[in-house]
Amino acid sequence: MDALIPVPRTSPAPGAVHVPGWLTVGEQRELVDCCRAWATGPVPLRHTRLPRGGVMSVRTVCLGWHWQPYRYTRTAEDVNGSQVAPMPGWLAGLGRRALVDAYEDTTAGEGYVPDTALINFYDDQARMGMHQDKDERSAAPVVSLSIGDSCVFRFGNTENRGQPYTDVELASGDLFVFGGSSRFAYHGVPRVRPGTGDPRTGLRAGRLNLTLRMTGLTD
Ligand SMILES: O=C(O)CCC(=O)C(=O)O
Ligand SMILES: [Fe+2]
Repeated sequence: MDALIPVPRTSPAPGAVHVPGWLTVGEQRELVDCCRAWATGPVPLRHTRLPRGGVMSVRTVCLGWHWQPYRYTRTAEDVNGSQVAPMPGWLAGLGRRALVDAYEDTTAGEGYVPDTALINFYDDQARMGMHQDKDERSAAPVVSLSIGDSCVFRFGNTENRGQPYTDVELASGDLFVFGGSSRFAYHGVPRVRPGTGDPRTGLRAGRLNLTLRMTGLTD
């Protein structure tokens, strides 16, 4: 929802930047349409299975590379064996624009070629525990885009899952970037706020989050 009073940008830690309202409603709607198509396959949206037998409460579909705990592959052996859909060039370009805007530096996107996107769908009950994004062999920043219901995004430190951390409210259209000395910080989503999304995005319920990353992997 467009804030009556704009939410200011913040930096909870060096290299980590929250830019509220970065995506227009039109851009969010286009991303929602794309995510709907990606969710159907070739590898469908699924609850990721964890090594000890549990499943994640979020549902995920990947582009470029398929992520499963705790590695990237081109084919989704844990789902249906298919090769994941390619990472579109325009989405990588959006990632470069995100870095320029988040770091307020026209050169910040140079050399940034995200080759994977993890698209997470959260229903009212879904959560994500504190973790590091560390299966990439690149220290390039992670670009995170949120659409739909707001959530509490907990952004912590690089040492452990606990304090110190900062709770950031991520709303529809918000950008969050973590790079530099925050690239391997623990983070998670302790709660989603049902009914807070903007129906104009085309997402009637739940929350979508896209993270763009450079894997540093080659075939
Ligand atoms: O949903 C979010 O905002 C964070 C997602 C995340 O941390 C991940 O996919 O690794
Ligand atoms: Fe993450």
